[in-house]
Amino acid sequence: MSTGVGVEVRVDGLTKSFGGQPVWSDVTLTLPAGEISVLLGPSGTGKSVFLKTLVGLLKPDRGDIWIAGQNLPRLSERALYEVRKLFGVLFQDGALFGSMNIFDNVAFPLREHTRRTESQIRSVVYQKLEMVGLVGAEEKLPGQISGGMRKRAGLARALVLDPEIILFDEPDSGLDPVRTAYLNQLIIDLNQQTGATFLIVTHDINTARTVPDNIGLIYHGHLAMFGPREMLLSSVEPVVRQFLNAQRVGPIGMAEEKDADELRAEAESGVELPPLPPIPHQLRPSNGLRRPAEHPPGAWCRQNGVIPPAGSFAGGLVTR
Ligand SMILES: Nc1ncnc2c1ncn2[C@@H]1O[C@H](COP(=O)(O)OP(=O)(O)OP(=O)(O)O)[C@@H](O)[C@H]1O
Repeated sequence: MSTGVGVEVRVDGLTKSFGGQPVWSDVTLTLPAGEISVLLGPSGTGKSVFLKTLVGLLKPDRGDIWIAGQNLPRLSERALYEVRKLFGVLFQDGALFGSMNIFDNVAFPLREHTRRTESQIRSVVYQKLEMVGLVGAEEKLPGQISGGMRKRAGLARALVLDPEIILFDEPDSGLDPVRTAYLNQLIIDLNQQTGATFLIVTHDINTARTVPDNIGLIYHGHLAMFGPREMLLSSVEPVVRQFLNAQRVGPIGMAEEKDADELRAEAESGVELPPLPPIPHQLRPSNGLRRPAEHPPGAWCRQNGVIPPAGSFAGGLVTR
């Protein structure tokens, strides 16, 4: 098990289009080493495309992705193959092989990419199944377990090569609120145990408010904002405020962004935005200890002279 601090991922001026249609342009952000970042955005804004571009499955039109001193879009196929081993990816549906049992699914990357013996493989697979709470389900086929268990099996497989960076594509899609709460706790615990750098694409506002160290929002083909969780949760920038508080009032419309007339009508109607809700505590590891990359509650606000919304960081520290 790695106890390092993960690696930094520095994205600079990244642009991606399909058939001349830009998905997003000029995305610049840094995923700090060992921290958890969440990427939000309305449907179809290209969050999955961003993950696939990071891991080298899609080539950007331009821009840089610096990881451990290497610029991914400039690498040869062979060098990229090596750098990809730094990544673990949890795809939306777990992407398990339906005809293989859970043990073989989790063992698959070890059999493909390493020369470990079957007994070594067995020990790593059980260690990862233990980490995600799936020991006992190893003989089952993916079709015989619940959606939440399939996600955890996909996560065990993503962990099996001890990645430095873990990408999660909507880990909470299709899960009920209780399963989502368990999965969020698992994500926090795994980040503490592995020290890897995490990027999570999600639509779940509660996850975005309580799990990450940093939040990014893609909107209208651009990265609207990326920064510490407290910066976005205290922001009054209209798109950020609307999205993070799931409101109808603001620049984002039903199908796309509202036009100038709609926004003017909204302003003239005098609709008052509710005050920003309190910033909740970040979820803590279930063992009660700190994560290596954890920031003290309220630190960003204090350092930046920002008064957090009333009632922020109230109550005890949370583990669920
Ligand atoms: N390989 C591809 N070729 C052409 N267009 C693509 C390809 N992959 C994605 N797109 C387009 O890129 C856009 C962004 O898709 P993407 O799935 O990344 O959005 P998303 O933000 O993840 O959406 P959601 O939140 O609904 O999952 C969509 O219009 C999609 O049709």
